[in-house]
Amino acid sequence: MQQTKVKPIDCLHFINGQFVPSLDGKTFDNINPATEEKLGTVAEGGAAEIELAVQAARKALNGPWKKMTANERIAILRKVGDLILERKEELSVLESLDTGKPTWLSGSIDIPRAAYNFHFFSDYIRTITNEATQMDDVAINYAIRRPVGVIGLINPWNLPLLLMTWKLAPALAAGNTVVMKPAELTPMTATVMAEICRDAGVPDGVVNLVHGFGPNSAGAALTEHPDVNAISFTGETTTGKIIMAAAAKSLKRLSYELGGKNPNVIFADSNLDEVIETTLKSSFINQGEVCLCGSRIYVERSAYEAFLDKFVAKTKELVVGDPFDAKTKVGALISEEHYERVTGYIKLAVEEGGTILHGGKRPAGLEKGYYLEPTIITGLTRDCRVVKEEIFGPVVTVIPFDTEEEVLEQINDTHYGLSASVWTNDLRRAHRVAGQIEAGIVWVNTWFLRDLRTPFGGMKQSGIGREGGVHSFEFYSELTNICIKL
Ligand SMILES: O=C(O)C(=O)/C=C/C=C/O
Repeated sequence: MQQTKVKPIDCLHFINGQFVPSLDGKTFDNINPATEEKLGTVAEGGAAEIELAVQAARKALNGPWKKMTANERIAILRKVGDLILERKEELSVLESLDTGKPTWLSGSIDIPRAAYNFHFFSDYIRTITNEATQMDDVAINYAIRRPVGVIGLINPWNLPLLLMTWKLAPALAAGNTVVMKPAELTPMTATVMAEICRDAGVPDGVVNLVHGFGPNSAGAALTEHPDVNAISFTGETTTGKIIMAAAAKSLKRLSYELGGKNPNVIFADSNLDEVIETTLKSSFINQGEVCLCGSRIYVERSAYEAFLDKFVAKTKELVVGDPFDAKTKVGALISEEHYERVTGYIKLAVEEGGTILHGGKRPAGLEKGYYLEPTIITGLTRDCRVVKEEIFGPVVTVIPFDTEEEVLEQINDTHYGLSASVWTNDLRRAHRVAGQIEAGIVWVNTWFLRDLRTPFGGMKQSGIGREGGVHSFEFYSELTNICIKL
């Protein structure tokens, strides 16, 4: 493991502008997935800490934050983005220590995008206008926006800072206060983020952070708390169902970005070299631990063998190992539990009649750390669990198809509906196929190309609602229509 000058940190809660331990002093260990060694300790929060955080957030709704003009809020949001960039090296190292992802990835995607999330929404808020409706000469209607109130943000462990700031920036831009519960596996950048908000001038109580677990812990307490008005959650569909049940008691507004089993459809007329270059990313980047990864690859039969030959050859070149080595393309999976889950699916693939064309094993020489070779599986059919269930690891299945109708029927036969990629140089087919895929996001001849003004989110059991641009403000603000009789 290559050493850096940035050292891991112990993580406290951040409540009402102060870093504090749990009231009962409870902590849990933070483990480095690349070495299985202890990084530090994390305060373990529960209902008591959530209560303090929600009280602070409610009080802050009517404090200096409410009195600030949009321009004052915008200046603070810009400063948050600036401070993230100032601490980019530190944040990149901490993110890679927590997640096992290569530092070139956290340094080029996760952290810059976290800053951009703040810079984007600080600009975007200036563009928000409200509607007015004239009712002949009888009345004039106009809508005003106000904050929803206290928002619970429950963030995942795969892109911890990117996804926390994707929610935090618009929530603050719209004037809300928040209580954040980061994933217990990735506490460090969340903790630095609280410090950055304080240093940028966010008033006490506006941003609160409570570490802990989900069930019977901080997560559950946050989703059940009657004084939390809304929850924005990114994570597994099963957890989403649990949160929805807990939030029902106080009828909370929900924004969900859940799981996916995203198709990557490759027609024979596409440019294979271009397809392979991007497909390596959409299959294995971040160890395949991205909700948008194209884990179901469908290739038109006439290009199937040529695709497999090139895809396997290029996959073999991917270096698996030390997240701090610049040559590493695939780091360590997030935890031992997740490693067992992913390797369990590889064993299942063989039982279901699949062929492990490449990978499937722990790389030679890496005895410590949750390392797994990028894995390509063929020979499975649509009714196999490995083809239907989200694995969330560096594992893809490749299936040939003959007609557009056949592949569309197959890719839509799932309860997920998050994203998809389509590769073809036939303009009409690109539009025709993209318009028939049941997903919230369809990329044509690319993947993970993001314009933050666009609607982002999934349909079916991949999510509820959209975030991005005006869609974020639809969720993070309440509209009142005022009707004035003339
Ligand atoms: O790019 C985004 O805004 C985003 O939300 C990415 C989500 C990835 C989830 O694993």
